[in-house]
Amino acid sequence: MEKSIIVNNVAKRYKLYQKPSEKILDLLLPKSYGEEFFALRGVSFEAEKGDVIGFIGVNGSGKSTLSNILAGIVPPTYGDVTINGQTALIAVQSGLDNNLTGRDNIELKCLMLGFTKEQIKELEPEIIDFADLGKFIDQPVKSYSSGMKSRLGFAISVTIDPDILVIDEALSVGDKSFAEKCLDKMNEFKARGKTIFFVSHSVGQMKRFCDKALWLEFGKAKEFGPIEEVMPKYEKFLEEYKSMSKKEQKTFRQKGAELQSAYEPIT
Ligand SMILES: Nc1ncnc2c1ncn2[C@@H]1O[C@H](COP(=O)(O)OP(=O)(O)OP(=O)(O)O)[C@@H](O)[C@H]1O
Repeated sequence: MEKSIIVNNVAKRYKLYQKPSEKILDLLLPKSYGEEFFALRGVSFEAEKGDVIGFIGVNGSGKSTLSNILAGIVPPTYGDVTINGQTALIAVQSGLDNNLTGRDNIELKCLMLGFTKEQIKELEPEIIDFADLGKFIDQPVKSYSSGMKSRLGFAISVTIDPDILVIDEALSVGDKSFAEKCLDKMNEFKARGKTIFFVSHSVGQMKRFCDKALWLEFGKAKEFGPIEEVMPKYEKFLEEYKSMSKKEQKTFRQKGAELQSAYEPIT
């Protein structure tokens, strides 16, 4: 099978500062300020062309960090990502320019992706039709609700027809009818053998849509495999986690955070 993405030993380090001035001092005196924190710790997996992979894990486990790395929005600190094809990210914070209108954002995003003015002229009506924002398409994006931003981001990303689609929580902010329209489009992509990465807190959506799952825990890949094997284990964990007392949950999270601070990447 043709590989679509190969993720090899990827780690993402952030620095946590007590006050903004520490960030500047850290630039002048590297390693003196800030606490290291690994949002991803040595993650490796491969996606084949046509795979639909769900990223699962509780809040803060690293799903968005990994989505952003796959979409080329943030670089990994360690490790390599090999991508065969063009990737598009659809996220709630979808990288739209708040000061530009919806229409100008379409043009800007398409230009950044290398489309010519003529190609954009052809794509624009399709994007506007899919986003269905009425006269708001000529209003600045800062006047949009999060659902409207998600509509525009989704419309742009699916219309440019990427090989790899990364969808991070984008369906959670739209209304039900738009989410259905998006799911139809995602199913069409799936039928055409595109590779899709999908982040959602809806276990039902995950089970219906994905073939495989990558379960992240404190930035580490805990399980990767067919959705029907990984999901029952994750649901069992969620049940156990919910039945813990608040104190036990806090201890569990603290242990995870300690592992994320103490991680030593293999270079
Ligand atoms: N720019 C940043 N600076 C510092 N820490 C960050 C940054 N971005 C993310 N993190 C931390 O990295 C960890 C992983 O965050 P991420 O957003 O990837 O998790 P997630 O699994 O997508 O969470 P959620 O389900 O809440 O969306 C979190 O502890 C988060 O606080």
